[in-house]
Order: sequence, then structure tokens, then C-alpha cells
Amino acid sequence: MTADRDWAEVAAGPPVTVRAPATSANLGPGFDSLGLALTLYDDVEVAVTSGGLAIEVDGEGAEVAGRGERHLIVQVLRRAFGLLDELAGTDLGQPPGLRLRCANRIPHSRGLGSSSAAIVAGIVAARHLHPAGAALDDAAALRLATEIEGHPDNVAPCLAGGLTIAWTGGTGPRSVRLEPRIGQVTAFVPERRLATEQARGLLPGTVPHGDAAANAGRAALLIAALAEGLGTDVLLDATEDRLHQDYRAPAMPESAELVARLRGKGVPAVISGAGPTVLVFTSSARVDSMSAEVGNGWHIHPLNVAPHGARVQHDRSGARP
Ligand SMILES: Nc1ncnc2c1ncn2[C@@H]1O[C@H](COP(=O)(O)OP(=O)(O)O)[C@@H](O)[C@H]1O
Ligand SMILES: N[C@@H](CCOP(=O)(O)O)C(=O)O
Repeated sequence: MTADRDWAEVAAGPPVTVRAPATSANLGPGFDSLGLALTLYDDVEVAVTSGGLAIEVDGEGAEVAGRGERHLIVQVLRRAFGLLDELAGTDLGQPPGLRLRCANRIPHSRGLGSSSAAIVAGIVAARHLHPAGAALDDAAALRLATEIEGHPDNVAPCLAGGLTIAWTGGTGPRSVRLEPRIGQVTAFVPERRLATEQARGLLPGTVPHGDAAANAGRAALLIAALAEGLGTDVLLDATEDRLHQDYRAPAMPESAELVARLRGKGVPAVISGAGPTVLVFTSSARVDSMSAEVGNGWHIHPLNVAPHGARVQHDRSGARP
């Protein structure tokens, strides 16, 4: 099948800008399953050009993000363009050139899903630019994003917004989206980075049956607590974890200590994703009083749940970028 446009026509058109939200995965007991989209965003502009590869990065991770073909978003774009040709039966191959402009606000390797935001932004941009982009539907986008990221719990809310439960069934990764009834959450972000891959390496191959059973019950309770807007006392119990946080504590002792201290005072606090950010479910008034107590060395981000997942940004005139 031939596409109705070729890359030369796409290059003559406008670039696409995608805004992708940060995410907090696990939320305590929901390891590799639960995730929340948050109102902290990366913006990525992608243009198809007549040749070469140009990448401009502003903000978080500018110094460490791989350059050229090693840049994560470039790798994702290439994978998505290849998959789109396969799915649509077209043979456009790779575009002659690409230009990326990244405005990064999600801190890297802190447990706020920066890699998922990059992956999902790349997929959404590729879907918009490729002339047969519609062939990559939402289910296929979740499958591709999960394949690249390795687990579905961040990419699901980054694609759908809100609160998601993700799992891998017979047909691959899937997710359901819920509207959580919670107000603000606060992320306490330390300077220290911890790569997700390293944090996953700290997990044991097996866990005691009692711990697995406790987490299953708490994860179920957490969904009810978030969906029904149940009180802090329920949320405190519902965010208890026995499957990952303690095993990872040696790699982030300050975060583990902060979680324990806050929970000891009745505040529902968890490690965000693989850490070391600490995510707290609480009102802004409580955060103000907590901030003084928490001490220096933490960047404090009061955030809300992002209602939408990664989306193409439209300019003010309402025209497609
Ligand atoms: N916007 C981005 N552009 C390019 N690469 C990115 C971007 N965001 C994240 N990455 C890559 O992902 C890595 C961080 O991923 P990871 O360790 O999983 O932590 P996080 O919890 O932030 O997702 C970065 O070191 C970088 O290689
Ligand atoms: N379930 C994963 C979540 C990793 O999230 P990230 O934001 O730290 O990449 C895990 O706990 O490993």
C-alpha cells in the first residue's frame, strides 16, 4: 500500500508539539500496576526535515540525555515509524531528516516517569507525523511504549491521564483509567538520582506469601480509597507496601527515612516509582507545615492529577501545529 503523502510533503508542513505528563507509579502497594498522571510536563517539538538530525534540549537532563541517534526520543520515533509502515502496509521508511526541540521539566531518574514521558511523546509525535499514523491506535501505542519502557505502569497514565491500573494479559499490556477523587499531591524530589534499572536490580526473585497477600489487599483498598475519595486514615493503610520499598531503601536512605517519618505522623507517603522522590497525598495546608520539618535538600512540587495523557498541542489560533 502507498501512503497518501510522502516524507517530502510532511517536511513541507508544520512540526508537531507534544506535551507529556510526569507520572508516579506503584503508589505504594501497586508495584508495576498502578500509576497517576501529574501536572508536570515535558514539551517535545518534532519536525521532519530534508536531511540530518538536530536536537535542542532545554531544562532537565540536558547534560545527560543521549545525543544523536542515542537520544531516547529519536530511538522511539524510529521504532514507531518502522512499526507504522508494518501496521499500515506502507513503505515510507525513515524520514530524510529530523529536528527535535525538547523543553524538559520532569526531573530525570527521580521516579517521576521521565523516560515514559519521552517514550510516549515520541510515539504520539510519530503517529501525528506519519501519513498512515492512524494505524497506531491507543492499544498499539500502549504495547509499543511498554515494550520500550519494560513495564506498563508509567506509560499507561502518561497515555491516558488520571489514575490507571495496568496489566499484561494474553493480548499484551492493557490498562483501565479511573478518575481519582483526590486533591493535591506533593512530590519531594531530592538532588540524588537513581536509575530505575538499578532500583529494579535490588528486588528479590521471590517474596514471602504473607507480603504478597498483604500487598494484594492494600492495592485493592487503594483503588477504592482513590476512586471514592476516602479519608487520610484509610489512605495511610492503603498505601502500605511490602514488595519493593524496603528492598530499595539502601539505595535511597534519605527517602526511606522521610517516608517512615511522615507515615509515623499519619501522613500517607510513598516512594514515587522506583524512587528516590517521595510522593505525599495531602492538602496544601499540610504541605506548608511539613516543608519546614522536612528540611533542605528537597525540591517541593505541589501537583494535581493530570486529567489528560500526552497530547498534540494546538497553537492559539486552533490550527494544527
Ligand atoms: N526527555 C528525555 N529525553 C531524552 N531522554 C530521556 C528523557 N527523559 C528521560 N530520558 C532517559 O531516561 C533516563 C531516565 O529514566 P529512568 O532511570 O527510568 O528514570 P525516570 O524515573 O525518570 O523515568 C534518562 O537518564 C535518559 O536517558
Ligand atoms: N514499577 C516501576 C516504576 C518505575 O517508575 P520510574 O518513574 O522510577 O521509572 C518500578 O518500581 O521499578
